[in-house]
Amino acid sequence: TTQVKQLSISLQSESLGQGSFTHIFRGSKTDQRDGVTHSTEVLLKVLDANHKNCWESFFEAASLMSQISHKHLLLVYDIMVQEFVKHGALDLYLKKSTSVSVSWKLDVAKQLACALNFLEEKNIAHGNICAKNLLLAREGDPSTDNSPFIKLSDPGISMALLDRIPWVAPEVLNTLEIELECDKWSFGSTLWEIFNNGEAPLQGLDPIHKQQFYEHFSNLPALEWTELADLISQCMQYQPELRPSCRSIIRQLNSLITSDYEILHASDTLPK
Ligand SMILES: N#Cc1ccc(Nc2nc(N)cc(-n3cnc(CCO)c3)n2)cc1
Repeated sequence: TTQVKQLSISLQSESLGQGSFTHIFRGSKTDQRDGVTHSTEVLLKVLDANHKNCWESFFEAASLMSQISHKHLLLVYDIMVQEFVKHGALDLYLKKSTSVSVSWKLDVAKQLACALNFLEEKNIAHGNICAKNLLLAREGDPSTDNSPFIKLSDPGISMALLDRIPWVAPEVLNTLEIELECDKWSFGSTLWEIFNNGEAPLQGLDPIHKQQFYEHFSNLPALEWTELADLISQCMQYQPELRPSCRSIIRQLNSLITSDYEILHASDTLPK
């Protein structure tokens, strides 16, 4: 599990540095290492909102300085600051939660499909779709019919490819290229996770057996709900071009939501 460490940033904004396009904040980085707390004074440079166009040179400067080290060269930390999402990663949330409804899971699946549809329209492949990278901003409350709200996290530094079986699409092991269709495969794998309460697919297999899973064109164990199992197997087809478009995925999810509604409320709709 990802231990969320404390990093305090105090907001003493100085004036804009002379000629630079950043806001300067003073902060301290606290690290717990073997029980000892280390605190380091840090300075945060935040790119000014009106100068987003200079972000390349902003990152270039930072990355250049972080690649080399010398006693007379300033130490620059590799850090990514992102919005803190209230309920954390979805896989852990599902493992901890006992009563998550089917409609809750379908709602989350549809939100992920919408995010993928947006990326597809921008021709951007994410490359690391999995429940661990879905962050839960709002839990949703069944009693007040309040729905959950998820945010797809950054692709992050990808783990070794074999460890990402079965989320990483099979063709990626050969091409090492991430295409749009790869995200469809990963979507299928993530759907499987969501409807198996956060249990990682093939979790017991070692990397060799995971590789054989692809070599034998194997499929994940089918879920009881046939229509949902069909959608997962459509997404997890070994031929990338046969995987459904995001629009088709959303359409199929909508009909699952409707059918789920009918099943759930069948008693209400029986003829009196
Ligand atoms: N207990 C607890 C708790 C933990 C974390 C958060 N919030 C949050 N916000 C983010 N922006 C990213 C993440 N995050 C979590 N795991 C990863 C690595 C896998 O992606 C990223 N967590 C909220 C509650």
